[in-house]
Amino acid sequence: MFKQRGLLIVLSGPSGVGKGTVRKELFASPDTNYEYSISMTTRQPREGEADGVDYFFRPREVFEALIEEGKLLEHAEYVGNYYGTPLDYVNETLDSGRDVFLEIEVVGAAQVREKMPDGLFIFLAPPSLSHLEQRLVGRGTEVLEVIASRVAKARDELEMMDLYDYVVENDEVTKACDRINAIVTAEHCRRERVEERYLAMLEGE
Ligand SMILES: Nc1nc2c(ncn2[C@@H]2O[C@H](COP(=O)(O)OP(=O)(O)O)[C@@H](O)[C@H]2O)c(=O)[nH]1
Ligand SMILES: Nc1ncnc2c1ncn2[C@@H]1O[C@H](COP(=O)(O)OP(=O)(O)O)[C@@H](O)[C@H]1O
Repeated sequence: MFKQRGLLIVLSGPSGVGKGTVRKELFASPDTNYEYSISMTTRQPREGEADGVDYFFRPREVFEALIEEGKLLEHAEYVGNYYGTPLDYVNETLDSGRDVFLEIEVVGAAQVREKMPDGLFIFLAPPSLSHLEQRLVGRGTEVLEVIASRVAKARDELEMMDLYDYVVENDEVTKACDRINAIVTAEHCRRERVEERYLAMLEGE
C-alpha cells in the first residue's frame, strides 16, 4: 500500500486559462519540488522553443507508433496536433519517490484519472468566461474565429470541473501558484497521516 511513491499532480483547465503561465511561474521558483513531465507533440516548435525542453517534438508517425506500443500515459488531439505524456518518465520518477507535475488539457487529464486515480487533480478556472476570452485575445496567438470556438469549447470544458479534486481560480498568477502549492502540501500531510494511522494499527495487532 505505502511504497513511498511520489505524488502525481495534474494541472488542467480550458485553453487560455493560464495553465502554461502558472506552470512556468511554479517552476521558476527554487522551492518547487515537483518534476515537470515534458510532453510529446506533433506540432511545430515555436520560435525560442527547444526539443527536450519545452516538448519532445516528433513526427506524427513516431507519435502514432508510441500510442500503439502503449508508451504514452495519455494523449489527445488538440487543434490538429497530438499531445501526450511519456509513460516511462512518469513511472520511473514516481517510483523514485519524487512528485511529477503534468500540465495537460482536459481530455488527457480524464484519461490519467482513469489510469492513475490516486493522483491529485487540479482544475484551473478563469474568474469568468469573459476573462478567458480577454486572455485568448491578449495572447494574440489565434485569430478571432478560433478564439470564439475556443471560448465555446471552454463551456464544455468547464463542466468537467467536478471530475477534479480541487478547483483553483487563476485570478492572479502568483495567487494561483500559492494555492496550488498549499494544496500539494496539504495532500502530502494527509497521506502521511493516513500512513501513520495504518502503521499504528498494524503495530497494535
Ligand atoms: N493531453 C495533453 N495535453 C497537453 C500535453 N502537453 C500540453 N498539453 C496541452 O495542449 C494544449 C496546447 O499546448 P500548446 O501547443 O503548447 O499551446 P498553448 O499552451 O495553448 O500555448 C495546452 O492546453 C496544453 O496544456 C500533453 O502531454 N497531453
Ligand atoms: N492570472 C492571469 N491574469 C491575467 N492574464 C493571465 C493570467 N494567467 C495567464 N494570463 C494570460 O492569459 C493568456 C493565456 O495563458 P496561457 O498560459 O497561454 O494559457 P493556457 O496554457 O491555459 O492555454 C496569456 O497571454 C497569459 O499571459
